[in-house]
Amino acid sequence: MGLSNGEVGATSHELLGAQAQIWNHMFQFINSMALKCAVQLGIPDVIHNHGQPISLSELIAALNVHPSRAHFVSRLMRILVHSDFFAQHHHVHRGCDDMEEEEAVVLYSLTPTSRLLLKDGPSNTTPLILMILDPVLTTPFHLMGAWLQMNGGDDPATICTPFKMENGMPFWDLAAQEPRFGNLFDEAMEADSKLLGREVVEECGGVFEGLKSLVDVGGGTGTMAKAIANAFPSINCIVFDQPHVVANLLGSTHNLGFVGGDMFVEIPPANAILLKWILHDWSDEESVKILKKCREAILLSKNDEGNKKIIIIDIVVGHVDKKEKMVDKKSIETQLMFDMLMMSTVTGKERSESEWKKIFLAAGFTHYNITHTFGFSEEENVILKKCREVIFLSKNEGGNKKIIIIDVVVLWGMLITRRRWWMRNQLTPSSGSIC
Ligand SMILES: C[S@@+](CC[C@H](N)C(=O)[O-])C[C@H]1O[C@@H](n2cnc3c(N)ncnc32)[C@H](O)[C@@H]1O
Ligand SMILES: O=c1cc(-c2ccc(O)cc2)oc2c(O)c(O)ccc12
Repeated sequence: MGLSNGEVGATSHELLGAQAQIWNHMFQFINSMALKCAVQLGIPDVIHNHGQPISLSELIAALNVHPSRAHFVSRLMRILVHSDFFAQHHHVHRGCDDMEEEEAVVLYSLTPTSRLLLKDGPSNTTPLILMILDPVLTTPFHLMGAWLQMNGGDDPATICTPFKMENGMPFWDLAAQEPRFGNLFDEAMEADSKLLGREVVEECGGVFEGLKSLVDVGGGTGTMAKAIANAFPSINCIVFDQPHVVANLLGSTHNLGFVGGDMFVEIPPANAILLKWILHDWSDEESVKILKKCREAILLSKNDEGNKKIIIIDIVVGHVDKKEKMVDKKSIETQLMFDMLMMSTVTGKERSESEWKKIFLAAGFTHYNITHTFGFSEEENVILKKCREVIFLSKNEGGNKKIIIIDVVVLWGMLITRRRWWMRNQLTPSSGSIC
């Protein structure tokens, strides 16, 4: 039906559809906050500890909810069930007496996604949720418009981010100076590394074979390096991070140590450098500087087998699955949200393959190979894992120098439960090279 209000071309059906999209978009933060609330109340743990599907009254009794607010819990649960964080069942309760009325009781249980929110679970992502949804990170997003209209200048040393506008200092300075935020960030990254450490060692273990030494640059409190050191006792692993991050940390095994320093100045020599969630924090110019320091570090190291490489765990934006010839929309959206997070908080960005290639070349490398893993695509509502590898080889150094980029996107739980099936049935590695 045409419109009488002068809008050209849009039917009222289209108009209402457009409005529905706007509503859905503008309310998205409510999904995030409902999730944060569930995590703060510890709802997943309460359901898990109950040992069987839990009724609303049992849930309310177990939560520290004020009795005057108890009736709101079912509304919180309703939206979380809708988002597949919890499953809802109806149990018909029959009294023993035929005369008693039947009563339908709502029961809640965990889903694969909420299993990732269990505090004592092997893959607890709660710290990530609490970090990403902390006001320190969410408030700068309100300044994005004003920030875009400001003169940014040309000097990278004085670069301002919405985060700096709000907090008066860059991200890494606040993490160093404010223990509450610093710990929140470290715990979030530890949670991420706990999950990824196991995955990388199990699924990409070949990458570490033949190495004698590895430095995890910007390795935080060492969770990832610990996983590698435990799985490969013959690799001497060093966690290299800012001095305040590694102060007082001790290696738990003979082959793990901690070194404080600045990756823009000097990186300890090793056969392999690991950069997990590092280069996306920095601009192209800064990333090239870091990669050059990494190159110096691997060139200085000794290894008779010539097995030297740089291993990057980061996002590759817009990966097109060659077999399915499609880009998964939800996956891309997550990558682009990560990119906005980098734009708001630090000087970095998420990069497409061609953007990665550019900085690899600028840093003096000539080959690469990417393994796309931990990404997801939606197919019959099942989240699947994809794998592809890109290795960067530096020909003119003679050795076998590789950069592996592992595409990492969220929804870890689904990936884990489905991974082996996918690996067995679908894995078709492909590689790119730029000699
Ligand atoms: C996003 S976190 C990644 C931590 C870890 N790689 C992980 O994935 O869990 C970035 C890390 O880089 C470290 N970092 C920042 N600037 C640094 C510098 N100039 N030299 C060494 N490390 C630095 C931070 O302290 C932080 O631990
Ligand atoms: O460098 C990062 C990385 C993250 C991050 C990594 C893995 C996840 O599963 C979630 C988040 O988050 C960051 C962040 O929130 C920030 O403000 C700066 C840097 C990073």
